[in-house]
Amino acid sequence: MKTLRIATRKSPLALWQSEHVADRLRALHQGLVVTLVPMSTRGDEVLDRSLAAIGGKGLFLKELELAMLREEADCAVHSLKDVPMELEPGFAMPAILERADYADAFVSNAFDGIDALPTGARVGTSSLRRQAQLRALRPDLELRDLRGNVNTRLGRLDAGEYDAIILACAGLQRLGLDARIRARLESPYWLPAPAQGAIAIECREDDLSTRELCAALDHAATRTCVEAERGMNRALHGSCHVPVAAYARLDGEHLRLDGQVGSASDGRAVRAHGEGRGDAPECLGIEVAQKLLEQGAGEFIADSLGDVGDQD
Ligand SMILES: NCc1[nH]cc(CCC(=O)O)c1CC(=O)O
Repeated sequence: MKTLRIATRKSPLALWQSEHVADRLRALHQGLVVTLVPMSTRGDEVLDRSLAAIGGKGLFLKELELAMLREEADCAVHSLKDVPMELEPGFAMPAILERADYADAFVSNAFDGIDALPTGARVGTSSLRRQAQLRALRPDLELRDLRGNVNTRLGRLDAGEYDAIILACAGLQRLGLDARIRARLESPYWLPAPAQGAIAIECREDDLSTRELCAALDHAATRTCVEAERGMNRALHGSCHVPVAAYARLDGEHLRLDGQVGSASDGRAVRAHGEGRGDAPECLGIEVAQKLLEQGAGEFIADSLGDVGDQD
């Protein structure tokens, strides 16, 4: 009997996502045996130093990719927003699943939203994108670092270290924690990370049978949108990670992309959008990146770490 082994990180969210993909593959392919291969990655283990210091976003993927190269696993499941803009050579992404809730969540035990926070309130997030947007909206807030998986972060909020924290709605919903969402931070008020809410499957490029099994889960409209968002991000800064937010939606043939780059330190930000047909999403991403650069986005782009501070 054919078996498919999914390499996965061990955080509750990563395991949920991998189980979800496993269930969908079993339902699609009668008789296919799907197993999980849980692994620890360097990105999970090193919580005391900045991720920039130990090598960046790819750290969450590297061990999983090595397991695929050693043929101990056939594929890996990722939150696409945590996948570097350029895949490692020799790997492919046969499926991007239909996007769940794209929005960020405002989470607090005392306040209903960003506007309701008192002057100087302490807000926890290590994501430069979230920090930049908070600074732009509320320069008075005290932004504090907050890393760890979703449950760790909620625990620190409940312990009183913060007045509010920002998380992804999709992660909370997948873990059955929807009730913690006090407000959805939606476009155009607030923009998500490129590809937020989308799950991707990665496998070896030459493994045609795995590619074919997984391709059945690909969602074309989601792929179009995230290609525009990731195309914009790639055109802005290549491989480093910066306070970049992007959100695309496809309405029939019509694709619209909104992008923002900001400064986490002083709250300045530039914003642009573009519209086109859905058949060249990456070109639209490049066009919006160009507009952002014309407005001075380059100034905010340094070798920093985007959403990876809020890893899960
Ligand atoms: N950066 C960590 C991360 N990667 C993906 C999600 C949520 C799920 C998703 O975006 O699909 C999260 C948690 C968060 O940002 O709160």
